[in-house]
Amino acid sequence: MANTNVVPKYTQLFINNEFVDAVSGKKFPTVNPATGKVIAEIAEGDKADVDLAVAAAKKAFHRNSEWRKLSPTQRSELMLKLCSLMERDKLILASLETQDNGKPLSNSIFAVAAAIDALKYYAGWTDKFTGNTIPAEPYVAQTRKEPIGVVGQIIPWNYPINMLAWKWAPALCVGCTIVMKPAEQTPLTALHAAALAKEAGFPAGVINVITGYGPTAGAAISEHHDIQKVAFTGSGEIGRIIMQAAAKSNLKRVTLELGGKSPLVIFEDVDVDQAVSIAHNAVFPNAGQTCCAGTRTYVHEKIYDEFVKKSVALAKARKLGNPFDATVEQGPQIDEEMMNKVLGYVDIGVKQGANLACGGKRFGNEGYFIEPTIFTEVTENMRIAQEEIFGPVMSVLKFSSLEEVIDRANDVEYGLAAGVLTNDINKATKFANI
Ligand SMILES: NC(=O)C1=CN([C@@H]2O[C@H](COP(=O)(O)OP(=O)(O)OC[C@H]3O[C@@H](n4cnc5c(N)ncnc54)[C@H](OP(=O)(O)O)[C@@H]3O)[C@@H](O)[C@H]2O)C=CC1
Ligand SMILES: CCCCCC/C=C/C(=O)O
Repeated sequence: MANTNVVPKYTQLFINNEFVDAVSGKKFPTVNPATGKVIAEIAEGDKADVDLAVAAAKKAFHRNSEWRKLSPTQRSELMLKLCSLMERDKLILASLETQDNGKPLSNSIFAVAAAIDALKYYAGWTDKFTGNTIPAEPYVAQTRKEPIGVVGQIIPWNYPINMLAWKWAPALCVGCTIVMKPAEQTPLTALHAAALAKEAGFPAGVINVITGYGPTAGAAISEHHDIQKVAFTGSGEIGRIIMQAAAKSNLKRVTLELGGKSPLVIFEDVDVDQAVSIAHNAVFPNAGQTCCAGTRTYVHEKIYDEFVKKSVALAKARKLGNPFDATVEQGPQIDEEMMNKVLGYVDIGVKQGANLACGGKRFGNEGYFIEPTIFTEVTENMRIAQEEIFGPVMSVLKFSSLEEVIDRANDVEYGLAAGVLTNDINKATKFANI
């Protein structure tokens, strides 16, 4: 079992394979959301540090650099070596993740394993990128895929080590170099992973990690003229800012993975107990802080009452508390601000006429926990049915026909994910295709 008291070894910026203080000398606290206590003081990078990191990453990408001269197989070997070191340190990484993010330790152990799997997957792709030969008579045209250069990566706090792996792995696979900014709330696993990358043998400058705040360090990345691409996961609001910054600077490429308000539609032919369990697990894991959570639970009128009764019982039985306790299923929200934002949505739901079937309150008085919450009698005109709450809140809506629920499920600004539960393959296919 992981040592619950792992003390973070790395708290500085990681630039050019060295841990260094921020140019400004500033630091910021990273807080354990289960206790509200400071875990460590972390270097607060800003534009000056991003400039240094980008210069290192640019140098590492130079055509004559050690990194560029590696064959695809050698890049793969480095990635696999990093995987072995993450495997060696998996309990350290998991402990740091749980301290920083608050998710139960078993979830963090699973998350580290999933991050390693993602890196391994991309390690297998390094030598499989081919171009095309295009008949363009009397000529023959050829395309060739090349690494784009220095990539900026800005990630959120909900799955820190996974977000890191999902962004590092494809970039390293094709031979790019990286300047990453982790979320201010969860810098610890990124810094530990950076140390492992150095130990694995990645050349200096290939991976750089700038801890700090979005409007300073994050903005410096998205505005930078020597960054060729920025990959971002987080809110739609910041996604828009990043796209604008990319357009105003050097028209760098942008990929955005943003929020959601995903429907889970449950038809009357299902096993209700199974549906209750699936719907519960579509919302409550990670304290509801998942972009693709199925938070709009559409239930057919014939099973609605039974579904609600059983869902409320399951939600009430969910165990909250110290995420290092192996019996705990749900940790805290990421910080006080998010806790208050979620509680604010509970108030809005009540004021707009939804029925608060269970939960809705802060749990305990230490840390930032919220009771698993279920609203019933929800309708699409309510804000809790339209806006991403990012907390342990399920909204249950009643429906009576396939045609009706397709329109209602699509009646939202977001379009990230959707789920359907039925034993009728025709219904499932029709729903999925529209
Ligand atoms: N799709 C997803 O997986 C996620 C969605 N969200 C949604 O976003 C909401 C708010 O969460 P929040 O943490 O504030 O998410 P943000 O979108 O603000 O943060 C995500 C990342 O972007 C950085 N950032 C913030 N401002 C800028 C900027 N101006 N330029 C560049 N980077 C910036 C953040 O830095 P910093 O750490 O300093 O804030 C963080 O690293 C949540 O309630 C949820 O609805 C949140 C997290 C993940
Ligand atoms: C440990 C793997 C968890 C996968 C969760 C996917 C969610 C992504 C997101 O919220 O952006």
